[in-house]
Amino acid sequence: MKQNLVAGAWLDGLDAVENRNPADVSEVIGLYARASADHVDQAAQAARAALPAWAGASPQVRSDLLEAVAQELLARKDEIGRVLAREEGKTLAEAIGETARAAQVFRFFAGEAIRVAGDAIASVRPDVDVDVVREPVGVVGLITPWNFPIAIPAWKIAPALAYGNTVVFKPADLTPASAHILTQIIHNAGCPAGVFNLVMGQGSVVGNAIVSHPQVDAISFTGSVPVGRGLAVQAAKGMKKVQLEMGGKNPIVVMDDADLDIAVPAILNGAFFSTGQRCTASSRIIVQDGIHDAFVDRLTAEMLALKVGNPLDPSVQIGPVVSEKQLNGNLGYVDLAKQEGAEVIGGQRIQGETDGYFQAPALFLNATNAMRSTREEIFGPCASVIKVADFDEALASANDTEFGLSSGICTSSLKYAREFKRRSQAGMVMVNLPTAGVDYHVPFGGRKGSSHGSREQGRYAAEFYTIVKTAYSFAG
Ligand SMILES: NC(=O)C1=CN([C@@H]2O[C@H](COP(=O)(O)OP(=O)(O)OC[C@H]3O[C@@H](n4cnc5c(N)ncnc54)[C@H](OP(=O)(O)O)[C@@H]3O)[C@@H](O)[C@H]2O)C=CC1
Ligand SMILES: O=C(O)CCC(=O)C(=O)O
Repeated sequence: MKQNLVAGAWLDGLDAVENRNPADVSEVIGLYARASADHVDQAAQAARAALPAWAGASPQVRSDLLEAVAQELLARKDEIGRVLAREEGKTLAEAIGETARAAQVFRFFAGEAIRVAGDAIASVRPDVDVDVVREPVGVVGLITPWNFPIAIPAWKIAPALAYGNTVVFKPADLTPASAHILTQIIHNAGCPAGVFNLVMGQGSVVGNAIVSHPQVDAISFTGSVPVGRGLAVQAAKGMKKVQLEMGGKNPIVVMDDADLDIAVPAILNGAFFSTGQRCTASSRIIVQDGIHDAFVDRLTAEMLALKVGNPLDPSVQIGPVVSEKQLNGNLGYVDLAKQEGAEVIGGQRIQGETDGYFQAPALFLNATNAMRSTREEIFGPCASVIKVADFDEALASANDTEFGLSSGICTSSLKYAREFKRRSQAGMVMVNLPTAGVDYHVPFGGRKGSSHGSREQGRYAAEFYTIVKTAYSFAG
């Protein structure tokens, strides 16, 4: 049984969860201890006790730890990628790529640890100095989803440790294996006891205990909108700093002047790769009427040619959906789209050679933003196609959503591209690129209902993981 890491010791849990392969549910990947609220308490107390030494350590010590983690992740990316693909279902190439990207995140923050900078501001009193310094927030609770089980933890753990915070980390209950390997790597790299704690288990128990724990100063969460909203309300009662990254229903516009050799592969990737299980997925495809039929014909043909199956098979492009619950949700949306009047292509369950949660990718044609299947995040391989007359209608349709994570436009016109970048109500805007597929060193986050609090990734992460202190000094 794989255990939790609390105060530098490996501990059994309250009970255990059997982690299974969504491509073949008869295959058990491992048995993972589920922590209790008491374990969370021990972890939070240990993180509090370890904070002064870690926050006061030389930035070089923190940098060296992160660099060692990066090197180990890179050296083992094929092995870790295989575990990730088996527990989450994305293809082996995607899983190895995700692991390599996580390594780059650790490497980037190894640099940031020694670059953290404040400010010296002239005082209005000539005999006084004013220094603005960045200090760690304290004990941070990190709660992550299953869809990027190495990369999203890396986005949070690396800056948290770089800036001198101590950590209580809860990964998704569906994907403990990747999180456990990452924890072993951090531990074996010499992370001091209590600085980094892993508490696996269910959100309702472990997540809830972290959010309500008085020793936890800040929470960074990635996951669904309802859980994020509830968590923010609960965290506010303890006056905790909160960062939420939640869902998306990301529009990508295809203008009449788009190059289909660019637009079709970009949208195929954005909508269906990672089985559409990305908050940045291109799930609303908004197409100008002059190019609509040619685009849809080509996208449909290429979508139907995508190979769905075992993610360890190198010829497979779409792995299984992560769980039965998620699959049933997706199939429900396929039925709903039909009831709402969309023409549905694909989307059926596929019985593979193994007992897995395979689903054919789906397009909902003749969709409108009034349809629930086009407004709500599905988080599966399903995308709506909306026909529009011109740029203004495309932009209005793109912005007609409660979400605002990522958006895109495919066009050869600099004027449309520029106008779209300026007027899109999303946190990230892509031109001639999928709405998904982000760099590891630039800000990630959304607007409206997609995000709350400051950005993740890149040097902007310092806004969340540090707190500013203004120091006045008078030498007499
Ligand atoms: N904007 C972004 O950056 C991203 C957003 N997402 C969003 O995440 C969702 C899919 O991930 P999923 O894991 O199902 O999302 P959930 O919101 O269900 O879970 C996210 C994490 O929160 C935990 N959790 C659940 N309930 C509570 C609670 N009451 N208190 C504290 N923690 C809790 C979960 O634990 P448990 O595993 O036990 O349920 C999990 O670790 C999608 O809606 C997607 O849009 C995903 C990736 C990126
Ligand atoms: O690309 C990534 O690493 C993660 C992006 C993400 O969180 C998502 O699309 O769900």
